[in-house]
This record gives sequence, structure tokens and C-alpha cells, in this order.
Amino acid sequence: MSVPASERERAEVLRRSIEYHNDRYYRQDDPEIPDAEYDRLLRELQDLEARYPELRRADSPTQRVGAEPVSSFDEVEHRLPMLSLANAFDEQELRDFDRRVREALGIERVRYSAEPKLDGLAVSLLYQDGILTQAATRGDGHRGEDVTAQVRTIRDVPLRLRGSEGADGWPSLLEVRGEVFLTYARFEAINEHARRSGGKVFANPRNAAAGSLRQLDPSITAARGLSMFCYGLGAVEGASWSDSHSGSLVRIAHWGLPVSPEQRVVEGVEDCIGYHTAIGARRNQLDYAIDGVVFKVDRRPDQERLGFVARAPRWAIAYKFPAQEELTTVEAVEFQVGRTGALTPVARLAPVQVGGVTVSNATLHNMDEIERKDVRIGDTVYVRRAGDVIPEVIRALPERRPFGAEPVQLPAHCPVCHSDVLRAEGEAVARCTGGLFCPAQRKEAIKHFASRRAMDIEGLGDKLVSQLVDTGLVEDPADLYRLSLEQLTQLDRMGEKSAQNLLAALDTSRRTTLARFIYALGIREVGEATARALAEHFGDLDALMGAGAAELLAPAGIKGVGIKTAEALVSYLEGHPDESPEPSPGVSVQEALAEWLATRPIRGLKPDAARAIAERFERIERLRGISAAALAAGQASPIEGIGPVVAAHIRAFFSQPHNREVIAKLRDPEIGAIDWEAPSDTAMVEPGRASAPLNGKTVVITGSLSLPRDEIKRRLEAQGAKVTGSVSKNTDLLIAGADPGGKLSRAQDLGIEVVGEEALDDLLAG
Ligand SMILES: NC(=O)c1ccc[n+]([C@@H]2O[C@H](COP(=O)([O-])OP(=O)(O)OC[C@H]3O[C@@H](n4cnc5c(N)ncnc54)[C@H](O)[C@@H]3O)[C@@H](O)[C@H]2O)c1
Ligand SMILES: [Zn+2]
Repeated sequence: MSVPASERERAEVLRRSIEYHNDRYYRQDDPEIPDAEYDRLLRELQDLEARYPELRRADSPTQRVGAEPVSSFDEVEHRLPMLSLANAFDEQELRDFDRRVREALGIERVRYSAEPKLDGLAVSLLYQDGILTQAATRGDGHRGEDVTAQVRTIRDVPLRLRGSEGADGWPSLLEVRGEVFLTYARFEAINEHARRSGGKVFANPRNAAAGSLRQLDPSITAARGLSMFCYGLGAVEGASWSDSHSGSLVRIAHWGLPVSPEQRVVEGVEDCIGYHTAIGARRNQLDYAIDGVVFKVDRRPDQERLGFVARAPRWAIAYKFPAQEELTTVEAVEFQVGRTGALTPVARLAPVQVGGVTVSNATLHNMDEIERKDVRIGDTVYVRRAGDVIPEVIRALPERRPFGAEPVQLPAHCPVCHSDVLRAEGEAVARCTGGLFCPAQRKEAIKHFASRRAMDIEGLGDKLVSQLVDTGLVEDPADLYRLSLEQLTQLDRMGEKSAQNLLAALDTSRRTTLARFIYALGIREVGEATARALAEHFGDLDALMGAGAAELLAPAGIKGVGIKTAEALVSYLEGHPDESPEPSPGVSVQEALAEWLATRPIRGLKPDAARAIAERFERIERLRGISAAALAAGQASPIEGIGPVVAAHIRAFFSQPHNREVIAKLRDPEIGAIDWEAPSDTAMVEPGRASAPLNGKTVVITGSLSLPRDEIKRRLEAQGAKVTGSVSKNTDLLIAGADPGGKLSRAQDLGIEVVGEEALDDLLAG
């Protein structure tokens, strides 16, 4: 029968394509297509060769195993070939296999060793006189790569066998074969590390295991944490051997070689199917990847009778699980808003079967990942659904990109609440900035608002927050203060007593500090310390809400400080970590810093510029650790802990009309929700101090004093005073040390009481 030209051509195309993918998979550990796709190509070629035997050539990929070893490793010639396995993709193919075996052996029921098919790479271990002398990869089945040094780093692999040589012990020459693999945990850790360091990210645990083993530097292999299970034997010399496969596994386990704990002996095809179903159901609970079950005729004499075909034994079959990786196309990309406002891009896919279920959505993680993988709308992509993990897009296949495929755009507004979306410089994740308002973030925002270190609303736990939000009683933190006894008692499991307690707790929470209130707003990157610094610097909420980038970051640059000078200064500070200005009486910290800077051998730093730097930074601690670029650009914030990213989050938060509405609601005198002008942090007022002279007073400190400012502040607060950072009409008292600066004149203008160092002792003593 003559072969039609089109079929001949197709066979040639398939052969070339399979060769290409073999190289990517076996030699580069970096497959371009999922296994399912590869298997379809191989099957198509097998079918063509079956239909037209003259198309079958000895060098066809259907006749060969793996790929030749790469030349950077020494070659090892296998004593017995390392073969592949025949596959069954469904129950019928398994039954066909069992029937062929029964017919060939002339028996009714066959005993099989059933073993999980580990998804790693095959390795041969050679023990001579009980010592590991050589380890090799499978390569093309005849010649593999010498990976002895690498395999020695695998903890599971004994360098020396337990027991002794001889009758009951190990043979003088023993070749054991098994699978080297990675646990999911190690695989994730390796990829996470690669992502952070810009290294190679592996498509799946199998490729990661192969890539980790096939490292010329064994210390890299050691760090990857590979595992191994042994599943069979190669050459054996110098001892009689077990006449069953399962028996030999028992023996090698006895000598300390790792064997899968899942291995069982089953009888007949029904039991095979039962085993496959059972382990398939547990597949997601195992901490390593398996892609099927291998059934091996257990009796060795039977194995010998069955023999081999070109690339696989006739006595074994791999019954595969549904593939966990597939190809499909991206129809659209949508963004979902998470509990904390993170926008997650989700690819809408042409539906495809992956891991036994239909997948039509897959996560793309974040914008960084989209950019790194260069996934576009219309692209053909590689999706994976492993275990219970949400399906994810692993990569795009740019060679299959249709003309005009659109890059993914980050939306400017939150798809849920329409607030602005912010992706701060250097951040992978983009976020909705409507934190106080966004329905997607409601529960988290209210939980945070109520938490102990924020508004400290006792009794308002996570469950109750969920209930309040789910019933629609509360949409934002301000609604909490409008709750009534009737509304609360209608809730599940809420008695009158607890309702009253909650209302009382809400009432108590109103007396708080500005710092706690700022923290409670839940602005991204604004933790307690930053909230405190902001409160201290701005003194009241309106000033903070109105603060532009300029006030938060003072980005105006510093006169006389160019990048060269900044570099010289930064390098001087780095070289002299222990040097700092000497404090001296009558000289302010700021002035001492200016003086000190001006007298250091820093190239290009003029006294005027030194003074300007001292004015901006005040203390040497704030200068340390800053980059030259930031210094020259004036990016250093006058507020501790505020960098460009934090500033961007603060600006974005307060510029959302929705957030401002909620804040206005919180301050609405009608409900008298928040009043931070009242006693400072009540928790910090010692009992019996309620009548102390400073209780409820707002105090500002300026200039240099004999005690550290933090300590003065702490002791004033302990007496019920509220210490703020700037003078306003609400200030009751200014404590002015030496060189007080602008705050003193402002206090004098406003007619505020001013005391000096001499009054400090009395004040602190109460
Ligand atoms: N995506 C691609 O481009 C690409 C390219 C080439 C091959 N592949 C994939 O590789 C696979 C074919 O490769 P193969 O011929 O190397 O082998 P295979 O994975 O189909 O089967 C043989 C191998 O199974 C392993 N194995 C695991 N547990 C075992 C056990 N208990 N007993 C015996 N062997 C066990 C051994 O390493 C053995 O070499 C297919 O799944 C194919 O899709 C993919
Ligand atoms: Zn939103």
C-alpha cells in the first residue's frame, strides 16, 4: 500500500516537532508544551506508523527512549537498558493490557505490583560491595549522564547499604533504579526563590527535579532538597535473587533504600482499577506529584517470558491520571478585588479539561507576573491545575500568538467600588485605594478598625463583624456608631446584655488618640509606628488629609546638594557608622548636626548646604541608611518611616471621595463618633491620675531639653496629657527647650502658655 504524500509529510512534521520537544524536555528541563499536548503528537505519529508500516524508521521517536545525554556531563553506559513504560490513558486500555498478559502467560489472574508513578526523573544507583559508586540518569536508555556527585547530596540515598554481603545480605554488585523527585513544598520554594532572584522558574515539579539534579555544581543540587523512591533493579551480580518484584523491593528497603510506602501487590485487573481509583482520590493529599499508577507483573519468570518491545517492557504499564496541564486560549482578563484590596488578574479561558475538571478561569497572580510571562489576550497558554490549588496560567506560547493580541491593561479604577487603583513604585500588586468604603474590603476594614491596637472595640470579634456586614447593618466603620439596641438584639446569638456591652464598648472607643485613629483607618503601609509619626507631625487629621506629596515627602530637593555631594555624604556616613555630632549645652541637635556635617571631609558639601540638610533631617539617625539618589532628590521625608511608597498610599487613600465621606461620617457631631481631643490614650492613664493637672491637656515640645523627647512624651502621656507635634489653637502648653525655632513664635502668636527646661521636673512629677 502506498503512503499518501500528505501523510508522509505529516509524519515528517511530527517527527521533527517531537525531536524538538524531546530536547526541550529531556535536555533543557524546560518544556514548551504540556505533556498532554506532547502525548497527542506522539500518539498521532504512532497511529500513522501503525497504519503505514513503511513510515516506521528505527530512529523514529516512537522507537526510542528519552534523549542523548548532554555533553557537559560524563557519560555512563548502562549495563541493562533503562526503558520507558507503555501507557494506558483509560480503563479500557488497562483491560487490554491485562488481557494481553493473561493470554501470553496462559493464566486466569495476574499478580501485579502496584506503585504510584512518581513524576520526577529516573536514576540508576550502582552499589559495589555495599558502597554507592555511581549514579546515572536514564539519558537515551543506553547511555546516561554521570550524576554521582549530585546524587550523593540527596538525603534519602544511602552512601552505604545497611547489613552485610552474602546469603541474606546484599549482592556484591547491585544496581537499583528509582525516581528522583521534589516535594511540592520544595518545588514552590525553589520557584519562589527564582522569582525573587530573577532565576529560572520551572513549569512543574518534574522539570524542577531534573533541572536540580542536572547541575554541574553538586552544591546547588544539595540546596534544592531532592527526594528519591526506588522501584526496581538493574544489573545484579553475586547473589541469588528474589523471584518476585515485590520481594526485591522488600529486600532493598531492608538495606536502607527508600521505597514508596504506597506500593502494594494486587491481583487481577479489578483490583488494579480499585488501586488506581483509591490513590487517585488521595492524589491531592500526597506531598509530591504523581501522574499515574504503574502496574508490573510481579513474578520475575513471567516478566522474562513477556520480554520487551522497542522502548518499554511488555510486563508493565503506566495507567495515567487525567493531565494536570493543558493548552488553551485567553479570551479576556478580568480583575478581582480581594479582602485586602489586592487586584488579582484572572484569565477567562476557552474551557478545557485539566486534572479531570473543566477549567475556564485561571489566576495570573498579579501585574508583575503578567509582565514577566508576557501573557496577552488571545494568547495560547499553558494552564495547570494541580490538586486543590486554583488553576494558574504557567506561561504563554508566543510562537502561537495571533496577530494583534492585546497586552493586559491594569484598570485605573476598582471594578467593585470605582476608587482609584494604585500600583506603587516597585510593588508587584496593584490595590484598590477605597479601603474604608470598598464592599470587597468591608469586613477586613471593619475588623481592623475595631482591633485592639486600633479603636479597641471590645467584644466586636470577627464573627460579629461578618454578621453585621452580611445582614447589611454595617457598611463602613462609621455605621458601627449608629447601631441601636433593637438592631443588635435581633442578631443571632446576641442577648440584650451582650448588646448593651457592645454599645458601651463602642462608646468607650470614641475616646482615642489621633495616632490610633489614623492606624484604624487601615491605610496600606501605615502601621502603628507610622501612624504615631504622622499624628505627631501633623497634630490633627485635617492637616494630614490635606497634606500633599510635598508635605509628606518634601521632594523639593536640598539647595546645594547635587547627586555628587549626596554620594560623598552617603559614603562618608557608611564609612563612619559610629561617628556622630557631640551634644553640647546650649546648642540644638539640629545645629550640632549642621556644624558636624560642615566640618567633615565631605567633598562639595558647603556650610549652607550642611545647614539645609540639618534642617531637613534634624537628626543624624534619619540620614543614615538613606540612598544618595533619595537624598539628592529630597525624597527623604521629614516624617519618620515615610518613603515614597507609603506617601503614595497615604495620598491615594485620602484623595478618594468615598473614604473622605466615611471619615466625615465618623466625625459627624450628630453621632459624636470620634473625639481624639479628649484624654489621650486612656489605657495609659494610671488610676488616680484622672485629676492630674495635665489630664486632657494638649502639649507640644520643642527645642533641646535635658531628657530625650520620647521619654518626656511618655511621662506626660502617663499623666493624661496628649502630646502633639505642631502648635495649633488647640494646644494648651508648649515646653520649649534651647533653640526652640518656629513653634515658639507660633505659640506666642496664639497666646499659648510656654514653659522652659526649668519647669520640666515639676511637670513630669505631676
Ligand atoms: N512536554 C514535553 O514537551 C514532553 C517531551 C517529552 C516527554 N514528555 C513527557 O514525558 C513522558 C514520557 O516520558 P518517558 O518515556 O520518559 O517516561 P514515562 O514518564 O512515561 O514513563 C517511564 C518513566 O516513569 C518513571 N517512573 C515513575 N515511577 C515509576 C515506577 N514506580 N516504576 C517504574 N517507572 C517509574 C521512570 O522515570 C520511568 O523512566 C510523557 O508523560 C510525556 O508527555 C513531555
Ligand atoms: Zn474597591
